[in-house]
Amino acid sequence: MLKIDNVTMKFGGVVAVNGFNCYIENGQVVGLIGPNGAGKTTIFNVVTGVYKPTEGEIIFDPEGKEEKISKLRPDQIAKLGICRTFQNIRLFKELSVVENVFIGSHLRLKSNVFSSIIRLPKYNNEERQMMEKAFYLLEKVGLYEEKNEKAFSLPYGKQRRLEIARALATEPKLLLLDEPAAGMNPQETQELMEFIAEIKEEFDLTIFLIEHHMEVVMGICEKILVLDHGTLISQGSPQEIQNDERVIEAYLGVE
Ligand SMILES: Nc1ncnc2c1ncn2[C@@H]1O[C@H](COP(=O)(O)OP(=O)(O)OP(=O)(O)O)[C@@H](O)[C@H]1O
Repeated sequence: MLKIDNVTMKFGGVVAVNGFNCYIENGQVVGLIGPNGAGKTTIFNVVTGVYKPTEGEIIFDPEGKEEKISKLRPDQIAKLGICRTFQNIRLFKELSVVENVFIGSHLRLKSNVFSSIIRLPKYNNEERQMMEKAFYLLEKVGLYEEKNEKAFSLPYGKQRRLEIARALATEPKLLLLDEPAAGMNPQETQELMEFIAEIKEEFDLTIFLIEHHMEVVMGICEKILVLDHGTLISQGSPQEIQNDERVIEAYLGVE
């Protein structure tokens, strides 16, 4: 699904990511952990095209057809099927819940600007389908009742779900979640884990997530990658990671 091949990302003199390699298989839930400043978000930014890597290559092959994506723009990468959420929720706060999901769907709109301006039947049809899809997604994430509320009026946990619904509207194959449990209480965290497992099955997703909540990472990831100072220091199953001395020293030890 995703191959990150020897990626280095430098910002001036700062080496945020150093020769990072990994392979994420179709259908896996993979966690990326490491202390603050280890380079986790930088890896997400490189995969989604926000930054072009200083060195290395990223290859996306959702259906066996390899695409080199490291030189593509974020919108081109999203169109190929990679979508993300952010560490600090980024919703259109003044828009309604359903409008936020619409924005995600626009990426898949086939009619062009011209047909939308003069409202050709093709556009109207697509718009109706988009609406149905948005309602379906909102039901799936448990936000249907709040569809007309302003995004900012939702409690924190629901804003996170809405961000995920908007990402799902882009029809991703690979979903990147940057600290999805940040700011959640234990019950919300538990619900989030169940929710991630549900959407993975329902939408046939591969998931790559950054998370500081160890119970989330250990509970839902089949493979975990550990970064320290931009370098991959360990990878393996939750059990292997928990027993790895380097990880305990670099990461768990500093908790
Ligand atoms: N745009 C940038 N310009 C300069 N330095 C940057 C930039 N983005 C990240 N860095 C630096 O790269 C390093 C890795 O940062 P990054 O945000 O990827 O870490 P992180 O593992 O996601 O941390 P956290 O868990 O705190 O979110 C840090 O030293 C950071 O200051």
